[in-house]
Amino acid sequence: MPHARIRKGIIMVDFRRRRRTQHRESPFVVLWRHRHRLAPFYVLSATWAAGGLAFHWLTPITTVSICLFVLAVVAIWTGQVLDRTIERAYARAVGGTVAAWIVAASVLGADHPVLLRVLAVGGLLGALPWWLHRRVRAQVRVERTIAAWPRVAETAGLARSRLTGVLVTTWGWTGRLRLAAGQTARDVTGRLRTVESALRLPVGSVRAEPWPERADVAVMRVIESDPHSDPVHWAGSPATSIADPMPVGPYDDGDVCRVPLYDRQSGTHHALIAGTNGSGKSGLLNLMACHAVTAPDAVLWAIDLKGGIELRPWWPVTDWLSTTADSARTMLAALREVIDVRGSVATNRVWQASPEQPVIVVLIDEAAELPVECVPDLESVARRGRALGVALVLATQYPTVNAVGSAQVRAQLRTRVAFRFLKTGEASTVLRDTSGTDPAVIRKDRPGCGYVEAAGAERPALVRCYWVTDDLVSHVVETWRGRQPALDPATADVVSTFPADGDDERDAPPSIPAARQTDSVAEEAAVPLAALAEPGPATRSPAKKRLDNEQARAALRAALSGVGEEGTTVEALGAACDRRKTWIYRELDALESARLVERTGRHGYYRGTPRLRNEPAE
Ligand SMILES: Nc1ncnc2c1ncn2[C@@H]1O[C@H](COP(=O)(O)OP(=O)(O)OP(=O)(O)O)[C@@H](O)[C@H]1O
Repeated sequence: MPHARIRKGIIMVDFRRRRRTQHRESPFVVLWRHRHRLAPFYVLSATWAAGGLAFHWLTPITTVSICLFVLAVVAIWTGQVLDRTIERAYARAVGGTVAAWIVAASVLGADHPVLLRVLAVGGLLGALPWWLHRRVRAQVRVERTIAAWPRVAETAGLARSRLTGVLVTTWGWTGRLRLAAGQTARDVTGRLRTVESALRLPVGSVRAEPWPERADVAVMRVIESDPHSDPVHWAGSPATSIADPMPVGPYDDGDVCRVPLYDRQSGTHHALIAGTNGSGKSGLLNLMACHAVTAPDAVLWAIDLKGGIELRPWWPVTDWLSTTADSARTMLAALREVIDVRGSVATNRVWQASPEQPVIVVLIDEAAELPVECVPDLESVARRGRALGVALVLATQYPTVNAVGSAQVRAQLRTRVAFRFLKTGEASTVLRDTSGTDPAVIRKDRPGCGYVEAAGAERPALVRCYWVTDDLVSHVVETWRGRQPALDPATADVVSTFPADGDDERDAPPSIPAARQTDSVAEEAAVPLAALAEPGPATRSPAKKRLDNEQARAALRAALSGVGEEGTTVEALGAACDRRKTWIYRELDALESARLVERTGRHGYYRGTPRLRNEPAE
C-alpha cells in the first residue's frame, strides 16, 4: 500500500515512499544472504556439476586422484577449524560420500538415473543434521534478522542503518551497525530497549559499543544465552611470560577479558580489587597467583592479613608469604630496598622480565588491615615499582583512600576491578569511568562477576572471573613447586638481609587449612627439619641471631649431606639454613654444577652426592 496521510482535509498519497520501501534485491544477494539454509542445495548442485565435468573431461584415474587430494585437504582443514569430534566426523563423511559419487559419475555419467536418485536421497539425508545443527539454526535466525533489519531500524529510530559482518558466537551473535551520517554509538545505546522490542528479544540482551575506528559504526551484540549463569572454571593454561595479558574471564558476550600485570614498554600494572564480602576478590587473587606462579619470569610474594586463610595454600610456590601485620611491614620495607637496588643496577628504562631477573608480583589480601606505618613504604613501592619490576595488587572491601594507604598509592593502581557493592555510587570509589556500570546490581548469587578497567580492557561490560577451585590450587602448587625462578642476585642479596620473624611464612612449613591440604604438603610438613638442620639452626625463633651467608652455605651443605638417599625439598633446606627459596635455588644450581648435589628423581627433591658427603667439614 502506498503511504497515505490526511492534510487539511485532503488525502495525500506518497508513492515515492512506496517505491523506496519496495526496493527489490538482486537474486544473488538473496541467495548469498540465505547461504546457510541453502548450503545443502549448493553442495548437491556442485557435486552434480563436478560429476558431469569428470565424465566429459577427465579419466576415472585422474578423477580418483583429484578426489583423494581434495579429501586429504578437507581432513586437515576440518581438523583445524572444527573443534567438536561430531562436527569433524560429519564434514568428513559428507566429503567422502561426495567424492565417491563424483568418481561413480565419471564412469556412468552424472545423469545416470540411479546416481541421480542416490544424489537426491543421500543429499536429503545428509542435509538433515545440517539443518538441525544448533549453530546453523542460529545462523538462519541471524539471516532473518539481517533481512528484517531495515524495518527494525526504522521502528527503533535508526533508519538507514545497515547490519553487516554478523558472526554467530557460542552465546548469540555480534555484528557491525553502519549508522546514518550524524548518528553515533551513543544513539544506539539510547535505543537498546526499542531494538530488543523490535527484534522480540529479552530485556538486556542487546549491547552496543562504539567501534574505535569509525564514529558512524557501532558494534552490536545480542546475547541469547548468558555465559555467566554458571561459574566458569579456569582452564589451567600456564602463562608463557608475565608479559602475557592475564585472561580474567568471559564478558557477558563470551569474549575473554584480559588484563596485563606487566608489559615490556611501560612496566608493571598495579591493581586495586574491591567489592563487598563474598564478592570474589580472593578468587581473583588466586587467579593472579596462578598466572604469576606459572610464568617463568615472575616470583610471587603474598600478604594475607586474613591470617593466611586465602593465600597460605600457595606457600610452597611463593617466594615470601606474610600472614601478620608485622611480617607485612618487613616485606614492604624489603620491597622498598629492593627497588632502590634494582634502580641502581637497572640498565633499561623499564625492568625487562626474564627468568634471570623476574618481576615480583605482590598480592595483598585485606589491604585495609596493613599497619599505618607501612604507608610510606607502600607509596614508595607503588610509585617506583612500576618501572622496576614490582607489581602490587591490593584487594579490599573498602576502597577508600585510607584503606589503600593514601591518595598517592591509589593513583598508582592503574588496573581497577569492581565486584559487587552494596550501594549504587560506590563504583566511583574504584572505577574511573562508571558510565554504563553499576556494581550494586550485580546479582548476589554470581560471585566473581565484576567490572574491569585496565589497559586493553576498557569495555563497560560485566566479566565473570575464572574460578580456581581449591583442588586446582593444590594441583597448580604441586605441578609448579620447585620450578620458580630465583630472584636476581642484587634483589636476593637485599632480601636475605631482612630477618624472618616468627610469623613470617617464608621458611616455616605451612599449616594448611584442612580443605586445601594435599598429601604431598602434609608429607612435607612432616619432614624432620631438626634432623636436617644439624649443625645449623634447627628451630627458628624470632630472637635467634641471623646466619651470615657463609654460615648459611655451611648449613645448606650439612643439611644436604645428612639427608640420605630419599633427599629433601627446597622448603626444608630453607628452614635448615635460614634462607629464602630463591637463595636456595641459586646455591643448589651452583652445587649441582660442581656435582656436589643431585636430584633424587622425585619431583622437587635434592640430596648431596658422595663427593659432598666426603668433603671435609669446614
Ligand atoms: N569467579 C568465581 N566464580 C564462582 N564462584 C566464585 C568466584 N569467586 C568466588 N566465588 C565463590 O564465592 C565465595 C566467596 O568468594 P571470595 O572469598 O573470593 O570473596 P571475597 O570477596 O574475597 O570475600 P571476603 O571479602 O569475605 O574475603 C567463594 O568461596 C566461592 O565459593
